[in-house]
Amino acid sequence: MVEAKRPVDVAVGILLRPNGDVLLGQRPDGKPYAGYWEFPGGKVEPGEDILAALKREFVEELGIEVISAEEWCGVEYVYPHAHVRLHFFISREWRGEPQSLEGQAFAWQGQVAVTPLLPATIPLLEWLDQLRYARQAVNQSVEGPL
Ligand SMILES: Nc1nc2c([nH]c(=O)n2[C@H]2C[C@H](O)[C@@H](COP(=O)(O)OP(=O)(O)OP(=O)(O)O)O2)c(=O)[nH]1
Repeated sequence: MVEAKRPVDVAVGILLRPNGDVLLGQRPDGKPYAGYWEFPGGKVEPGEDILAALKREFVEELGIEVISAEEWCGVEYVYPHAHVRLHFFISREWRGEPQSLEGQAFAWQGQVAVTPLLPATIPLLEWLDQLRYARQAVNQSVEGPL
């Protein structure tokens, strides 16, 4: 039987470019689910604010300064190695280009085609598409011919 563990808060960031591309990273060797793709982020430290954790992880992993981010949705998931409470943020405003500071691969994706993805992150892609398509539909109705 899998031992019940207390949930661990994780701050996760989706960098969203104006063209709709999002940044994914590949989990490096030595971590559970090594080789799986995820949105960048990591565990919140005890007493740490979740947005502060997000900003810290982006500096540590990618050398990126997140200027602003809005909390978008939360997902709980029980893995064999941990019970996680994921806090997904969307950021459209950051400074710097991603660098592979922990030896991980990363990729900007429109339709996300990298596989495999962490199981808890898979449903997010459909929600993200709805967000992006809804935005395009609004733009079309505003900018399209009358
Ligand atoms: N960053 C990130 N983590 C995710 C996603 N989806 C998902 O299930 N997780 C899970 C995997 C891990 O169990 C947990 C993140 O913990 P981690 O081990 O990567 O965090 P960390 O970088 O702080 O790791 P460490 O200091 O313990 O090495 O959240 C996602 O999209 N992004």
